[in-house]
Amino acid sequence: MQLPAEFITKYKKLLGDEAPAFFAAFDEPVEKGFRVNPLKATTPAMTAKMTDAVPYSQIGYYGKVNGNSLEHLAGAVYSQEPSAMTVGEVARPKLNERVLDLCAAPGGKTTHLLSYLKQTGLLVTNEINPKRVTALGDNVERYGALNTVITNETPAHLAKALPGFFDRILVDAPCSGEGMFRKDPDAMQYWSPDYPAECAARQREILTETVKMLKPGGHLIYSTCTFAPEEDEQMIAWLLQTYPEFELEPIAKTAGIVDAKPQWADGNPELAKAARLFPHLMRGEGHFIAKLVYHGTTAVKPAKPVRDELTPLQRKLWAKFSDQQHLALPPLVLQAHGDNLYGIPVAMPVTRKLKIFRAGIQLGTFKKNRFEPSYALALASDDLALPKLAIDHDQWEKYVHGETFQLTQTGAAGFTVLTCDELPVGFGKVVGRTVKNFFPKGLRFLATDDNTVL
Ligand SMILES: C[S@@+](CC[C@H](N)C(=O)[O-])C[C@H]1O[C@@H](n2cnc3c(N)ncnc32)[C@H](O)[C@@H]1O
Repeated sequence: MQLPAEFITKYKKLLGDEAPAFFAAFDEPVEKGFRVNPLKATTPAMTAKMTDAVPYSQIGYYGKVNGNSLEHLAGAVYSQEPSAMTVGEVARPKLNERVLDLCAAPGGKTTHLLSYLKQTGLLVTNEINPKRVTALGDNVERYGALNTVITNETPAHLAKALPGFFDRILVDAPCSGEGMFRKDPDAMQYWSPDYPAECAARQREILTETVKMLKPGGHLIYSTCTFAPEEDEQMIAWLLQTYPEFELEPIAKTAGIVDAKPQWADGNPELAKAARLFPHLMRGEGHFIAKLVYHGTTAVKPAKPVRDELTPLQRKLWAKFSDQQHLALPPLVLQAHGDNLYGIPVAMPVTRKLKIFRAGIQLGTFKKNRFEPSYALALASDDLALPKLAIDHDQWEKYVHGETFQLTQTGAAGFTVLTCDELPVGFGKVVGRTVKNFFPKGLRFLATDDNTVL
């Protein structure tokens, strides 16, 4: 691979004897990986692929998965470059925490956090770019999250609305992306010797707002996919100098993950607690990760909780549907936005000032005199008591193509979650022996045995 000349000069100087191995790694094949979602069933096809475990992740494997497969569409697997998996492992939230993923699209780290929050607490997942937030929404939906709010905000607006609110904040910062060069050589065209410093200026702005949102005792996890010291060690050195209330926590170093390099910043030996992932030392593309605890003491007045907002008719239609389906959801605040019913995590405070992309799980839509459940509710139904009907792979292929299909005998009438290999795949409506199709029109595709192999 033809790396930029100034890039070569810079890393020869920084890495010394190690530089040739570092440069040689750019000509090696890209490492692919995937995570399994422990909140979903494991299909036989997944088991067959889960042979080469990523040593520092409890749920990560080397290998490639297909975006058209049942497992991917049902949120049972997520394709992720192996070094990026360290971030979710280091950030690993505790149950019931309030977590913010500030730079979140397309959702690699968000889905990782969801696997560990296990539907408890609150995840606010934010993407500033309106074009990228849709992909984040799709991935959160596939993961069946009941505890997530998706925002499309600037860090400054979020900090104004939610000061001192979060137990844990992940800043997976926009960066110069040097760790992406091997996977995506086009990324090199944005690179110039000044680019890391430009990115660092933006990262300092993002971190300045982030600090305002942390609870005393809260954790900040900062990561990049670049090797540039300006955005890595020097960013954490700046943070520690500017906010002495932060303390670095050590990150376990296994499988070729190494200490960050204090000498690439201000020499503060504490910086070695952060981690570097280099492609010549481990099986991955490259990353930098730091974990810090915040000893600030700013007291923040509790935010106002959100309240149910339903008309009497909407309340009646929802109650009728829930009764018919014997549906017992975890506590959610119910609000109708237009005809759509949302279940908002109870820990989310009033958010009128924020640009919300999705206020919580979209539970369904009020039609004239009835309630129609959503695709998102089906995908969140793994542990919910809802009528379910197992279908086989041939029927699933018909389903994702938008076709109705026939049962061999009459099924229980009404809405039912269709499952394939124990994974919920969407709603169907059983009428006699026919299953009417409620797979979202925008997601339909021509599935074959070949193009859906995991
Ligand atoms: C490294 S990517 C995030 C990848 C994501 N965490 C994942 O694992 O899939 C960084 C993101 O930060 C967003 N971003 C760019 N400028 C930003 C800013 N000023 N504040 C917050 N986010 C920003 C980008 O749009 C991009 O989606």
